[in-house]
Amino acid sequence: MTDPVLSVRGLVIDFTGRPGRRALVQDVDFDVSRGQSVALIGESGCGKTLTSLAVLGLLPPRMRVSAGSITLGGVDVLSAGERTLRGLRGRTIGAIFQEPMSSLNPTMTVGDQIGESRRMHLGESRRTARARAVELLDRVGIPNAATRARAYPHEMSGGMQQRVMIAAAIACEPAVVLADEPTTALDATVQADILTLLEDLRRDLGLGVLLVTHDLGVVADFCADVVVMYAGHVVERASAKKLFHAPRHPYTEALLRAVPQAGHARTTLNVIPGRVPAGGALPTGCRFRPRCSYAEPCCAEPQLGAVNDDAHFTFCDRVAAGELVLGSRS
Ligand SMILES: Nc1ncnc2c1ncn2[C@@H]1O[C@H](COP(=O)(O)OP(=O)(O)OP(=O)(O)O)[C@@H](O)[C@H]1O
Repeated sequence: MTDPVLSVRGLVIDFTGRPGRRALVQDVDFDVSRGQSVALIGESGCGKTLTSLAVLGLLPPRMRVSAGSITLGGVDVLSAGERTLRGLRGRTIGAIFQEPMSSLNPTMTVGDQIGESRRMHLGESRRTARARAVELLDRVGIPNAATRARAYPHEMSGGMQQRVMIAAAIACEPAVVLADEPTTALDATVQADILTLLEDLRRDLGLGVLLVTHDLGVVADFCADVVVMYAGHVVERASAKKLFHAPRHPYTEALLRAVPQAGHARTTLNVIPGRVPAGGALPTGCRFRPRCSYAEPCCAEPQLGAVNDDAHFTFCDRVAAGELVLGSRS
């Protein structure tokens, strides 16, 4: 694997407001290299979106990175000024969000929007940028690209709008794209098409892909590596192969049990009891403890977090110490 394009180390994101400062994301570590697809997964409220907004240098007001580092293409995102960040967004990292209509400009044709990005970042002429926009629309699978380049976003279906977003995200040939729930708003068949497109681009262009999702079913087919987040922490990080065959953290196991299996009756689906704690109300010790079917009194003690082997990190001290083997409780 080449050097990472995106590197996140010891990331802590604080929220300042009532009832005082609190860490919503803590000690998050992961890398994305060119050509590598990494999933950031967890239920709603686990801190995936805040982590990805921090990567883009776009944290909302009252949110602040208080510790750790983020580098994009070797540039320190946290100390970068707005001008540098604007350059990084587009040239080094492209972003794709859940709702294409909230990111696309409704008053510009899709061709002009994609072209504008190339004019701004690469200094291309209007004519060259427009021609390149048509090529990009064709590359992301939009039929009759030259004609569709003159359409406005609202004249397209949700799936086509998402393809336009992807064309815009890769317009300036970034090294990595961040896709935050890119298919959640789409029909199941369109979802698969969009994920297949991202996978093709990863392979053909050597793009790094950071896929933010709550859907483990999506991850199994499209990502080589997985980072599982729970209540602001990374609880497990491993290759998808290891994680799906032999999860080590009880939360990952519970997530896997909640994924519908083809051919199984709906009644076999396990729902994880309870909910993700809100930022201020964290339990002592392991944050997953109140919902964990393996929990013991010692889980209320501070957890150290441990790497079980080089490529498989699990934030469960009992698993790390060999005291807990998953599957022993239903
Ligand atoms: N603007 C905000 N103000 C206050 N708290 C926030 C804000 N944004 C997020 N949070 C809190 O930060 C925590 C992490 O939220 P985040 O949106 O990153 O989670 P997520 O895993 O991406 O969930 P989702 O999939 O629903 O976006 C949650 O407890 C959430 O309530």
